[in-house]
Amino acid sequence: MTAPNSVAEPNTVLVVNAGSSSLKVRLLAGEDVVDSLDLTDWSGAEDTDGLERFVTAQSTVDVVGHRIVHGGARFTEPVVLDSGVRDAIAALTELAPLHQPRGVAGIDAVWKVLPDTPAVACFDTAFHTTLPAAAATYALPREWNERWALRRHGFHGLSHSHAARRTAELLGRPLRDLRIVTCHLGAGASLAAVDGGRSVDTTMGFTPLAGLVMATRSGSVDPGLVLWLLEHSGLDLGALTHALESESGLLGLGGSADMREILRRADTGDPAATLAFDVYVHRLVREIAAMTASLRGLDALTFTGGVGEHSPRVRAAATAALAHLGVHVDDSRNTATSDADISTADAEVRTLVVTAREDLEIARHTRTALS
Ligand SMILES: Nc1ncnc2c1ncn2[C@@H]1O[C@H](COP(=O)(O)OP(=O)(O)O)[C@@H](O)[C@H]1O
Ligand SMILES: CC(=O)OP(=O)(O)O
Ligand SMILES: [Mg+2]
Repeated sequence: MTAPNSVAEPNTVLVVNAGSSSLKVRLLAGEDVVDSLDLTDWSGAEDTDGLERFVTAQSTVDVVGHRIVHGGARFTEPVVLDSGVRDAIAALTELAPLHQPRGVAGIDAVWKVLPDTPAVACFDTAFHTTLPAAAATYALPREWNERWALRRHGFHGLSHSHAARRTAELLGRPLRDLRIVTCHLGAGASLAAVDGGRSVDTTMGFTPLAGLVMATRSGSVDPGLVLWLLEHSGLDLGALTHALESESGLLGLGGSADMREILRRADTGDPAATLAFDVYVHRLVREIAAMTASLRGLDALTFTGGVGEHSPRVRAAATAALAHLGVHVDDSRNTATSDADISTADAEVRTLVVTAREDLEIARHTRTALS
């Protein structure tokens, strides 16, 4: 694996987005999706036949763009892949155990089929390198922060940055004038406070385990609770990690990782599912308000990701609790499932739905990195 020279006007981009619960592959010609592959419950390296077949079937791939969740302290912008970069990405596995191995599996599988096609890694963390020190710094011993490069990295940056740009387009206002809270609610979930196009705060941290309640992740818990469990629960580090990453969140509280199933069960009066929904929304509301504090105000609130795009009930429940900030959603507009302004006509703060298009963001960065 060696880094290639630049490619003249790379038009056809193969985008590989390996998330914690899914694999989304898009072949883009310009901004048009000409072919796609979606796998839910994709397990990564043991399961690359489908991806390899899809890539083999494409007659034209000029360049490849991969979503990589963790860039660590080293990768703060898109980087052309070679074997050294690939290994450095793999070395960050401990910091994102649900994601990093899948990202590397995607790189390896595509490289096997297209060994001579240039590829670029685009990082979820890159968008958040603009966090001010006050937002990025943990109140830990200073020497630790320095020695281990501990800081809040934040994730879902490719989605937050697309959602913010698209919000400005839909509102017909310059991005530089807007304070936007973008809510990426998928299997993983995070918020970003985007001020004039720059991320100034976010709910995830050193790892994608922090912040909101997620499909299977706990989100933030008291660090003292984790220490207490380590001492008293009888669980070893591996078991505790697995519980917090894969057995908590909506699944742990309500018995399903899928918000649709949580809502179905809640509607039949299932108290566990009802509590799971209530905790999810409580944390979402609280963190949206926290992001508006970091922005010193709010112009637009944007929902994206599987839950954000497709659950009017989550949006209605969250926004109903934010009326004091000027957020007001129109019930009939709230049925939207793709790019739309769903606010009431006179709402001070605009509320929007934006389809998550990490693929467009990755394609843009990939073309730029290679031209
Ligand atoms: N109609 C819907 N109502 C509520 N949740 C939905 C709906 N459709 C999809 N979802 C949720 O979206 C989640 C997947 O989001 P998505 O952003 O596609 O995932 P990923 O994080 O893997 O990219 C699933 O957990 C599912 O519960
Ligand atoms: C960073 C992260 O949580 O990603 P996903 O939502 O794809 O799991
Ligand atoms: Mg996702």
